[in-house]
Amino acid sequence: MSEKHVFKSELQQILNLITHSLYSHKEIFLRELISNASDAIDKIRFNSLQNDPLLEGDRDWKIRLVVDKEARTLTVSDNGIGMDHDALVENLGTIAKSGTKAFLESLKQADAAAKPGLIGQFGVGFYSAFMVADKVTVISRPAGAQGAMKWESDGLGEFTVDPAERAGRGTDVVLHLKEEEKEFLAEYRLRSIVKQFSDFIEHPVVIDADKGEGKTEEETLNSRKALWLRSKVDVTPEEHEAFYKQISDDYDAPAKVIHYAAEGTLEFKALLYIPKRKSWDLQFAEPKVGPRLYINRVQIMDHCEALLPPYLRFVKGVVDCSDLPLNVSRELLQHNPLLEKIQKSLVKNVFQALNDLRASEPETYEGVFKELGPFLKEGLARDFANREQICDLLLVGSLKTEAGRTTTLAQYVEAMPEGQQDIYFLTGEDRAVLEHVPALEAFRHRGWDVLLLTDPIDAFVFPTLPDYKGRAFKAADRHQPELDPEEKKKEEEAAEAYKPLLGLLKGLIGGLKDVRLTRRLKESASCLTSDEDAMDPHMERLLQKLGQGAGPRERVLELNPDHPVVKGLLEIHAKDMTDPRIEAYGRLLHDQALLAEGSRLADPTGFVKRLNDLLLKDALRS
Ligand SMILES: Nc1ncnc2c1ncn2[C@@H]1O[C@H](COP(=O)(O)OP(=O)(O)OP(=O)(O)O)[C@@H](O)[C@H]1O
Repeated sequence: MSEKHVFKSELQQILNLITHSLYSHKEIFLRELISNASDAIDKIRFNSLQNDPLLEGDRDWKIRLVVDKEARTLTVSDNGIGMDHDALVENLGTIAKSGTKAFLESLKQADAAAKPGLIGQFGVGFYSAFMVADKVTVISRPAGAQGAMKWESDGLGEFTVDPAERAGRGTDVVLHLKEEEKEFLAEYRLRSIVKQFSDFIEHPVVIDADKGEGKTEEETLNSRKALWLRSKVDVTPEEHEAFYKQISDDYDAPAKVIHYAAEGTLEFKALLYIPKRKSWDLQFAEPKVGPRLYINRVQIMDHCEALLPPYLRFVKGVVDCSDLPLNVSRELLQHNPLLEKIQKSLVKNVFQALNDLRASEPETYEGVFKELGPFLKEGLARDFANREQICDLLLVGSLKTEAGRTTTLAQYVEAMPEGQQDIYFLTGEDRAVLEHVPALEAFRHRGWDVLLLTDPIDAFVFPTLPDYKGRAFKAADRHQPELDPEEKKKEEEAAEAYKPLLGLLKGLIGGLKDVRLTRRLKESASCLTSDEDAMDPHMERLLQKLGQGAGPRERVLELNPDHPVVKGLLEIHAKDMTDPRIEAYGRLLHDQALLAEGSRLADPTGFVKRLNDLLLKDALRS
């Protein structure tokens, strides 16, 4: 009796999506199956580098398409690594790949128009077979084993596993095509799909081609071109696009191609692509970092992490190095000085390519930066040696750019007026709120620009940046522009006059580190600041949201001595130190400052009451 299993629930949902939502591009099932077959061949070839007998003499790598018109089946066969009972059960039924859950969640939340795009991004792999088949049979025999196993399912919820027969190592995926999918039995159709989607697969994809009069002849359908080995000028943009799509599952062309051959002490070929947008695994799954590693055309690893730092995980491609020994172990590859050198070169070239793109196609670059900028910013925190280069690539909004427009740091520094030494920035959730933060008034007044940073990662990264082109980064809400001598004198005089009032307010309001006068305000009466070494208030709010924030921190309330309300308060205090309006107005000034920076009021009811008292007085007066 057959051994019965049920699909894992996430897989059932995926299968449901595949059969009910994926109507377009059904032909990609063949790309997925050929790609799995090719991976299986790479695996056995790699293992055999250290254990040759494993191959039992069969090293004629091949992916074979077999059509049976009468039975209405299409079979994709390989002589790859094969699967035993447990591998079949786990790989094809019980384990959904990492990120599936997160992907399904976001799919639920996406609006209807965005859904097909999202589903399209998700690599459905083996299960795409159920787009065209109402039953799939997999017969597999692992390398080194005698017997084979058969896996079978109609994709509806269950699958069975039974012992079976197979001559030699490898896997046959037999698709029992649906009546309406008969087109996938036609040789011309299979030829064109392989050409379109699997042309660069390294191993031959063969079919017994019909030569007329009942004769057939084995024919290889894919060109197997290794683009990275060819000279740069010989590869057309169309070939790049097709190859990139094949290795990335992206449906769009890449934003930029990086293709070069390093010569000299270290020889390698690199063909890398910068995508236009982030792939689904960057959003939902544990991303696969690093390009493929080949040694003289033999694929060693699908993703070689040692070749690129994690923050450049959006880069796809291939590196082929002839200087590495073929039988190198994966562990050794992790800390290999040769790979470290290659990484340095790749990183340099990625930066160069992004810079070129920024200069030659600014609009494309803006789109790419919107998608991939947060990854690059991670590099600011992790890759100190390349900070300056990463800073060169940043696009940031500022007080002087229109909403939605950006500037580069180089442009910002270039435009700094005389007297401005440092780069000022402010982080927050929303540009519209940031624009009105009172602490910016003095900057506006002087004509100094301030970077307005609204990407969540900005609050973590910018406060840690030391400088760019010798200009220090300073938070605009904690550092004010230097005062000129006249302003300084005025401030000292005012400080003397206001001292008793400020001391009283500190006691009355409570919870404040200090109450001071400020010159950073021009229009507003008050603002809240922190000491220069304190945490960025936006970062603090973010950490509190994540449940990692410390308790509320003591802030400094700053008052503008030129503002009529503050002057009025000084007069009230001079007449009667015990006037209750001192506390009420002081608290209003404090709450105003909180609202202006986008923070929450600790006592909204008290605020409303005090405001209403004022409104009432005004109403009674008129
Ligand atoms: N022809 C095959 N030979 C050996 N193992 C296979 C074969 N086809 C599939 N598998 C195994 O089944 C697993 C699941 O395959 P599936 O196509 O669903 O996902 P994947 O290939 O891992 O991911 P993706 O489709 O995103 O590349 C593979 O990782 C592999 O271990």
